Amino acid sequence: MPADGGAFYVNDFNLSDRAPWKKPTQLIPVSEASLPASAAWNGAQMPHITWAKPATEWFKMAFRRIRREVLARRLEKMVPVLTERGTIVTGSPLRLLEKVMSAPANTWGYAWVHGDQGFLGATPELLFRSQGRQVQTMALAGTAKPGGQEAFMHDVKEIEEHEIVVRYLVDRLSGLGVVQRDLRGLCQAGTLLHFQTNLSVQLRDAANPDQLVGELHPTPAVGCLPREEAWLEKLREYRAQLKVPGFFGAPFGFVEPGSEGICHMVVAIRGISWAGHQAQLPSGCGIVGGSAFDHEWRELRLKREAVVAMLGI
Ligand SMILES: C=C(O[C@H]1C=CC=C(C(=O)O)[C@@H]1O)C(=O)O
Repeated sequence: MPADGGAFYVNDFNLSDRAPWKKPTQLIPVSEASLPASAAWNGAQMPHITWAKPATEWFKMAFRRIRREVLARRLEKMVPVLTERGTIVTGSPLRLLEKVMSAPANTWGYAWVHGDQGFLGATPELLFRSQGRQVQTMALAGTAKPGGQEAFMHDVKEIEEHEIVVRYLVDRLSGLGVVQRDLRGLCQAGTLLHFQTNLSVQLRDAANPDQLVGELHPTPAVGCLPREEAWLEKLREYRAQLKVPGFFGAPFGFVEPGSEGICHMVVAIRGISWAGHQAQLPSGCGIVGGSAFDHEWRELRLKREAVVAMLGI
């Protein structure tokens, strides 16, 4: 990480880029109002994308296999990802930066554009925010049906799915310092409602953002528990088989300019990616013992619909 900050952390889910810090030669802060002038759209219009209905077969197979491992108590949780594919018929995805700049409350906008490829979105999930030895993070997992808030608050399966992530974070962070866990709360992000638990830790020894990424990513909100190499390998296999875009679930961050080292690292979900005219819209769902296929299939759709509504695509 550059010592004087002012750099972005961009990587894929498998952290395959060994040089993930990208320091622009020029860093220009933009606001919603100044974006059109800085972005030089060159007359580009909002994109029109036609989406193809995703096929169930491969996902269903992954779902069944994961559930079998969970019921056999070899695995506690895993998050497979389904990707809807589309064609950008007219317009440019660059224009969606406007939507990212006006992302809903309780989300962080993120975007990375390189030539005719890129990804962008607005995520409700923070991997960590760090300054010196002070680190804040959150468990974000468990999703309510629209209008189902009352039932959600007492939904044993959703609570279990969430608490698995909390337990994981407390475990990992306890090795680094004294952890404070807040009470389980709610997070309304756009059209979706989740459980959210904030956690913070005062590090015993200094750790830079790269070390914190290595320590925390992937959390079981997008990965698996136990987070052992054999299960991570299985997860990577499912992701490859299901052709999940690399950005999905990956850490994406920014370290502020200056020597303070204030770093914001989010988990890149609720977004799209594109290469040329091909667009991808992924969503994931946590599989635990109580998961049923139809319920999860619907949750995956709700998550993608939230992205479609937010980006107006
Ligand atoms: C993996 C996603 O969401 C994560 C974040 C919040 C709730 C989640 C859930 O209830 O499964 C997921 O862990 C996604 O939006 O694709």
